[in-house]
Amino acid sequence: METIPGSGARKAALKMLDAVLRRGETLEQAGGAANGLPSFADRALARAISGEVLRWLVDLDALIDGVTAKELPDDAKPRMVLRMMLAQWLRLETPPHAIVATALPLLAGGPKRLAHGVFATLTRAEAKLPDVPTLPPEVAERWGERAEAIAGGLAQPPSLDLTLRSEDAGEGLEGPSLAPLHRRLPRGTRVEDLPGYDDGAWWVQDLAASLPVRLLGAGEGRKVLDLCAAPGGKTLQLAAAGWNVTALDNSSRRLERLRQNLTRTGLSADIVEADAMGWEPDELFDAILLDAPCTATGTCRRNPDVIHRIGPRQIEAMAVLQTQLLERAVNWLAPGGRLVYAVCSLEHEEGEDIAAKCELTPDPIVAEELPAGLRPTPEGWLRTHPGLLAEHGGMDGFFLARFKG
Ligand SMILES: C[S@@+](CC[C@H](N)C(=O)[O-])C[C@H]1O[C@@H](n2cnc3c(N)ncnc32)[C@H](O)[C@@H]1O
Repeated sequence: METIPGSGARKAALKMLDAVLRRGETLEQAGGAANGLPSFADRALARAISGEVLRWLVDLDALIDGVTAKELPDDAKPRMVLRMMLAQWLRLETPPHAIVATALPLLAGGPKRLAHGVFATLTRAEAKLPDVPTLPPEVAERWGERAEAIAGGLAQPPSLDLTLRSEDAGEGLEGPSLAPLHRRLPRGTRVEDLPGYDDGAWWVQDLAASLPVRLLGAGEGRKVLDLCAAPGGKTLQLAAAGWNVTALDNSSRRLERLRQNLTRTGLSADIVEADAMGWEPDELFDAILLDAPCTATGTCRRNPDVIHRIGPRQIEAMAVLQTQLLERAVNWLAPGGRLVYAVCSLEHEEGEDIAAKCELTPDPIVAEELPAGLRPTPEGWLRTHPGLLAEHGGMDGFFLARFKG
């Protein structure tokens, strides 16, 4: 039985961090540790603590190392508990006495005094975090000249972006619109409380994630293949834009969520559960969206685990899969049709390098098609990242390229 209020959330956060940093699980997978918590508030707290530790890991470690005589091993439990204590104090504004009461029991039978001493030293010294999280050196190197701007966008979890089924569907939603059928609401908004939730008038989708479908235009009843479709944010957009959608994915669990999304919004699509590497269509498509599986490093604001989990091995494996999927998809496009290749990755190996190898004719993206403030690259591609549209709260990282058949 839980004796100290909130200690269940801290236990779950510790398990989640362990799963991400030691076993390489995604934060979403690791979030299962919080599912058993009885209250919404506890589940949200466990996610907030683990998310803030991962977002500020390098800076939290620098604070810890600055006051310990002997460096704690990277995977030592006291280091993990101290990271959590500091994230709660410096990011979640939890009072130090409450942090001590809930964190030290996590070290039962272990070096409680050490953790207490380090935390007390840092609170007495009024330790601070920098304005912007420091990226691990290998990640900063990979992201090159964009790294500083991306880190700036990473400092806060993102706002809540909604895509509307139609402009009328936005009635009662207070927030700026950065593109047609888009609303931006403050971070932490509970979607269940918003008007239109029960009628499926909108769905949650980052502004950047809504761009691939915008580049295919109005469907007017034509046939589109949404290859790699689940859980279906882009399927919904395509159906709402008048496309006759075939939504294919190889994950039955994710397709179940796609089905639920269609039911909630009253939109429709033909669902195909198949491996795109073996499947063949009966006829060609007027448009194809390949929203390929990727390392998802572009979602680092909401999934800061990617900063620590993803490296050259995962990037290379994804690039092989993406190349194979695109090589198949190009055969299924009708003459004169359009294909959009998209990944929510910040890595050029998964974006620019794949587009450069595609055998189809490029169909360059032009600035007029994009939300104000975004520009295509000289090649006619679009590269977004969390440092863009910073004055409006940023956006996820995506790479988009369009081709014609
Ligand atoms: C980036 S996610 C798609 C997100 C989706 N388009 C959306 O907007 O909600 C990539 C998807 O590719 C699927 N996938 C991965 N490999 C696949 C394959 N060989 N055949 C079909 N689907 C695959 C995964 O199950 C995953 O749902």
